[in-house]
Amino acid sequence: MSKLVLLRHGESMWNKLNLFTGWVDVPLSDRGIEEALRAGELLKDYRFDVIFTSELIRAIQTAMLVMSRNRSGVPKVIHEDGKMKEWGVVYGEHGKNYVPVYKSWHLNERYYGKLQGWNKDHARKVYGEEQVHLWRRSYDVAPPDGESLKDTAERTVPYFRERVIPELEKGKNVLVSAHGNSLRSIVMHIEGLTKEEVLRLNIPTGVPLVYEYENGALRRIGYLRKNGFDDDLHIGR
Ligand SMILES: O=C(O)[C@@H](CO)OP(=O)(O)O
Repeated sequence: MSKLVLLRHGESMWNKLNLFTGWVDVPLSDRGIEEALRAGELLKDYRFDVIFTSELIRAIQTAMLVMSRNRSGVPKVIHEDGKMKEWGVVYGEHGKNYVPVYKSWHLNERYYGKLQGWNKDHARKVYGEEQVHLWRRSYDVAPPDGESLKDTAERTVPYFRERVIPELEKGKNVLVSAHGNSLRSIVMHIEGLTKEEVLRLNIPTGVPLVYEYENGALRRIGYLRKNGFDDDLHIGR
């Protein structure tokens, strides 16, 4: 049986400022760093064999901070093209003790288009509460020049199926460090959520969501918190 851990990055500097972020590459805030380290503490006895992150620094930082508390091995970013692929190879004994980290834009946050950099309260004043809620949480309403959750799923779900699932099938434990909406699209797929349900799905920052994979199926264990597992997705099913 293998494990899948989905982790939304810790609070970013723009989460803190309440700005639409999307693909803007901002780092973690101090609180975000603490959240990632806390997640690392909770996961310190997990063995991770493979890590997937987006190309955005907040998700990469989160994965690295988790691994700073973990003894699975040294995380090593795998470059899939160019000189780094050729020259970055680990030879000999050390090769046994690394955990490959694959970065891909497929796991990036939903692209927020013209809203990127806007304050969320300001957007509510200009466009109204309801419209902004639809842009943020609905399945198929895209923000101006941005991606709807459906558009996001069109790149996250195939990547999840083609890159993540095969590792679980091989019996490997996998950490996926990504974003609020890119993870919502993946959880929607895993759990078979309806459009109405995904509207109410919010994934908290820095709280590992754990699944077990067996006989081709993923089973939710739940959010891993200090006092144990919380197996509720909190969408009122
Ligand atoms: O700004 C963003 O990119 C996302 C994630 O923080 O925000 P929202 O929760 O509004 O989808």
